[in-house]
Amino acid sequence: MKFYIATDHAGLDLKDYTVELLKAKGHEVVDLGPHSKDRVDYPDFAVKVCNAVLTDEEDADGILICGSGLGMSMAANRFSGIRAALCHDAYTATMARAHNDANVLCFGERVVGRGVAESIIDAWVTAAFEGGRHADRVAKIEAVGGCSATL
Ligand SMILES: O=C(CO)[C@H](O)[C@H](O)[C@H](O)COP(=O)(O)O
Repeated sequence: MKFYIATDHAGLDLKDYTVELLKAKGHEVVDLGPHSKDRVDYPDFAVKVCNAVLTDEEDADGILICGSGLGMSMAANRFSGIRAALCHDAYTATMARAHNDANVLCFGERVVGRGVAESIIDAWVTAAFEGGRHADRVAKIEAVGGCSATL
């Protein structure tokens, strides 16, 4: 799979770990920063990842990490076409893919450790959207609308 990933200052260590983990598992990763622990605002990095996911001609997913994962998921879900899922464990990651066709994974460095983060990622890449009744529901989410990918 191909992933765009970013964080704020509160998720930098887990972001760097996740980049190496995904590469070791054979995935393509584009790291959109930041690259230091200087304090930054998470919406700026949510925008970078969401724009990249929406404009990539391949089927890329996003990963957004902050302290709790909350701010990143709130910002990302303002985008039409982005379905960002805040996951705390493998079950929520599986359901995000299988039922919600999520395309951006969010988690928090102040919430999950490296082991749980790996189990979340493994569940994410293994699960597949089930379609059917879930596709109808996802279409209703998209019908609500959101901002464009040109911010
Ligand atoms: O958006 C968040 C909380 O909803 C993220 O966890 C941020 O990383 C967090 O708010 C950053 O907090 P800090 O005190 O500026 O480190």
